[in-house]
Amino acid sequence: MSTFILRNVRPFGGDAVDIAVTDGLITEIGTGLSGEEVVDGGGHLVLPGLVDLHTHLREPGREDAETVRTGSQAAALGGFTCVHAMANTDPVADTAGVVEQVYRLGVEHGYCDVQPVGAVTVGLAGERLAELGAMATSAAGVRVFSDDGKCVSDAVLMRRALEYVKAFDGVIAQHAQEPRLTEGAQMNEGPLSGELGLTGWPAVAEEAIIARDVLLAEHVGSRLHVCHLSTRGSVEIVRWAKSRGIDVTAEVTPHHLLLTDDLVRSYDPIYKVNPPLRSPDDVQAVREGLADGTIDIVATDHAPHPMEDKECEWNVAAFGMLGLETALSVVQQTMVDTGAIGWERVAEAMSAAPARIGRVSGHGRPLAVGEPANLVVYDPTARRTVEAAASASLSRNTPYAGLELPGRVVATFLRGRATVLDGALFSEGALS
Ligand SMILES: NC(=O)N[C@@H](CC(=O)O)C(=O)O
Ligand SMILES: [Zn+2]
Ligand SMILES: [Zn+2]
Repeated sequence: MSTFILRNVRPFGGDAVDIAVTDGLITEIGTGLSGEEVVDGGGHLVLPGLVDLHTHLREPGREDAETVRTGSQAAALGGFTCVHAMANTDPVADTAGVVEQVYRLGVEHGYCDVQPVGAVTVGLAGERLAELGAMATSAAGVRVFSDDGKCVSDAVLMRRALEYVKAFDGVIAQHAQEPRLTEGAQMNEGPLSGELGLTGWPAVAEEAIIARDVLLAEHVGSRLHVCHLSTRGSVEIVRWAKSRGIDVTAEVTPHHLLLTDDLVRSYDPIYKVNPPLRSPDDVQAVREGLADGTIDIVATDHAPHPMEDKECEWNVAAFGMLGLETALSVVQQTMVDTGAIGWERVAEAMSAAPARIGRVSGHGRPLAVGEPANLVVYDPTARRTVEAAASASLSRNTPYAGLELPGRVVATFLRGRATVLDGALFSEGALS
């Protein structure tokens, strides 16, 4: 591969520089650089390629909703160079065979690195541990284990899983939902669930599991990650756990940073998600938690569902919403444009920290000479109206359709190769 120059870009929004890339690595950062090929960065912001710790790609099993190919295309368009593919596929990613299959599909398509998440329990059934060690030592090198979609509610199993993954520096990513407290739950429990006649999903069902799990993680000296934290109480528990030195990390989704349960008044299942959209006070709390570092990362929980599973009556509709192509814009709107955080913190929360938690090397690295050229060029001054039909995803369940959001991903580079240029998918091909 020859050298190319990404000209006139602003690392983290600072002064404009040129970035020279050779053989997939950053070889020089400076001004007035020259090379055989030049890509004009237009004076836009440049950040390290984004890393998603929580994506649903639906392959194998639900290729009508998403495939590794279409999901990783959506990821590239959103500025991601690495995504973690959740295990709730069909078959479940609970063996070395399935995680290797997903991993290879990612390599084959080449839009971003796909790092499979392994299931904690066989078939996500919550009864016995899956082959965690075999997945860890497989070609996929799994480090993140989760029954996401379901909670590992059995305290003994959760304890054993936390103990087991210590041997290979793994982490258990918990979908914190006490099952008995959320039987039939449809939306956030509060005055509105009563008014709308929908079964409530109380904050305590999330908080009780997080409280239990941080204590279990402390007891066995292991690493816990809390998926899609959504309530003020959850933020407070994680803050307390960190102050005690417990090895816990937490994520918030873009939709929990922006949207509130008031949207459920429409009875439009586009707003049906797990955990549910919460109150304005919860939204305030998760924004504060992300700003002060209690919440480590933003993860999309991109959850594609086909039309027939979303365009139906609220009670029977599937939980979940798309997120990859809009994540950076929603974070800009809720956190950067409000003055809560700067672009350095965005890069930490959407690239460096998720890469560290997932133990992926080669992503989430600083913009520095010798590092892999995983980059996203982003224009925060652009505005766009979200069009569901324009998504690269096979599904259309974005809650932002028709909404104007700030920012636009101009280009994404995976090890120096453009996956997105001028805001459109660039090329397909196996990784070199
Ligand atoms: N978030 C959701 O509402 N749905 C996810 C599962 C999950 O993340 O719990 C899905 O797989 O559709
Ligand atoms: Zn979940
Ligand atoms: Zn999920």
